Amino acid sequence: MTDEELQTFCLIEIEKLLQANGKSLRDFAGMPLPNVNLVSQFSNSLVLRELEYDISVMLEEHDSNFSKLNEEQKSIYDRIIHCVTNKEHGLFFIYGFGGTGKTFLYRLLSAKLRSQRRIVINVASSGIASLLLPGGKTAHSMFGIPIELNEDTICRILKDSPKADLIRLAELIIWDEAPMTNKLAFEALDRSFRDIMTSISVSNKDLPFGGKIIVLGGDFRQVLPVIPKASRAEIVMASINSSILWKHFEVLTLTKNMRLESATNQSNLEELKRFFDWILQIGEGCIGTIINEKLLVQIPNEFLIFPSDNPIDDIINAIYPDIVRNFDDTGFFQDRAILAPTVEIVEEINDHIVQLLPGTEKEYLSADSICGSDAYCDVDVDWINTEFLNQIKCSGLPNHSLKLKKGVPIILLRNIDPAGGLCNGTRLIVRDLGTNVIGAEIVSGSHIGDKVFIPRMNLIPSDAGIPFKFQRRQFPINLCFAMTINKSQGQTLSSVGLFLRRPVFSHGQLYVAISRVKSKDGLRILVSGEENDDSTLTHNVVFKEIFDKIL
Ligand SMILES: Nc1ncnc2c1ncn2[C@@H]1O[C@H](COP(=O)(O)OP(=O)(O)OP(=O)(O)O)[C@@H](O)[C@H]1O
Repeated sequence: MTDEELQTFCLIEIEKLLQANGKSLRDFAGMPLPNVNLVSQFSNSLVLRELEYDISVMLEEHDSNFSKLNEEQKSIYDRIIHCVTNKEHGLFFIYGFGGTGKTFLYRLLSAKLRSQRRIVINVASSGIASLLLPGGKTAHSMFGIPIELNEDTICRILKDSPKADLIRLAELIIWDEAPMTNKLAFEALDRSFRDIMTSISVSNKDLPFGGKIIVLGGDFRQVLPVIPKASRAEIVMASINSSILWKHFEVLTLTKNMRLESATNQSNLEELKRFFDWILQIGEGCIGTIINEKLLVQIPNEFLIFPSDNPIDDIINAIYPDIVRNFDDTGFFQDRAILAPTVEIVEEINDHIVQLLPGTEKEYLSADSICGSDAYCDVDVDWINTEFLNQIKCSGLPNHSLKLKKGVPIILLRNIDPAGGLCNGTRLIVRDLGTNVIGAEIVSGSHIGDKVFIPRMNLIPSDAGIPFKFQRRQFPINLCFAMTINKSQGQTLSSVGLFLRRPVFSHGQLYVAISRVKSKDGLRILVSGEENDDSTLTHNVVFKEIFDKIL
């Protein structure tokens, strides 16, 4: 804190004590009064939290990593710091594949600015990615971005609210995994920021994002915005680089694989490099053969599991060897998972594994009901009874019946307490099966080892493919021996089994699935020919046109 800030902070505290006793600083001649320009800042807990960073810790973090920056990172760092220091308006997009050091750079920029008592807001499109950023939150929760978006949407932030004050004071906003988010969310943010920033100057309404300095980052090879039943063109059009705002962004590219550089074992460096090159080629769709307008790629033998009569058992044995004996080992489920393209296959694998395991199964049933009365006025309501609601299954929503055993791995489906490491995508191990709460231990992200309790919640699916809204009161969790590829985005695992009984169906899914592992020994792939008889070939889906509009 500067001396002036410190003085204001103390005077506010004294004023609070005096007021509690019916007095005020004004009653004492000669007493200084708090600087009015700083008062709102010190009574805003959101701002106070952002100013709480320990300057010496920030400086130490910055100084110990600054010298490690490679040339590309350094030039991006200089560009952004220059912009913030000189209060120049700037919108940037840091484009780099996984491992190029985007997070490393965000952390360094944040440490630098926070060491100077400047406010940096760190957000990410997914809860998992937000946990990797210091003080990170999901963009939707931070900026009140509505789930349902259109061309006129604005964010739920009042112009005279503490959050609006925080946004006005923030000198840099960093948003990771931006390509996953629909462009309409950025456009809503743009409209809201222009409005919020007019409190400082009316002319800000004419500047993109009201003149804020914003850094977006991500990888267009990964999964793009998910829009149910959308065509390829609609998905490409929903990406941030199809937005009218894109022309204002300066694209800063990272190309050097720093994960590879920091690998300690030099002996297998060449092998690791070949593996990362292969992953990139899959991501760009530049290997394989086009047959019947579909891109077929040959999976190298070293990753393949050749299916027997029971492919589900084959993949379980490969990823969870000796699962019954290893069941009690806490670390066993920590960073391994089977990935599949669809929810149905994922459920089949999860149910199968739970049956194999020892222990008493406990079933939790949900209470389902329709929300409001207006949403289904043009539907015959007689058939919308409880049994019907109980049967509804959709992605991001636990099923009506949740069957659990102590010791099984689960994944959280909602943000419960992001600051405490409990966000959508956090993995946990069930420790207690209570009646009203489930006790669990966090095994992924920044709070590994923490013991937590998960309550039932009212969950409203944003799109269940039905013409009315309903809510399900259930624990916001699913089993996660297996999970969908989309859900795995942002996770780093040591052992991944990709189960392709049906091939991937959307851009980036194959790339995301194979790039979850840190080394090639951790990757196994099983193709059990539903669409082709050859279990060494699978489809890859890459919307190459997405890459045309980046630079
Ligand atoms: N300049 C650097 N010096 C040393 N290590 C670095 C540097 N840049 C990045 N790293 C390390 O390389 C690894 C990958 O970096 P990082 O996680 O920042 O990449 P990323 O682009 O965010 O990847 P992803 O998109 O997969 O999250 C990390 O272990 C990070 O600490």
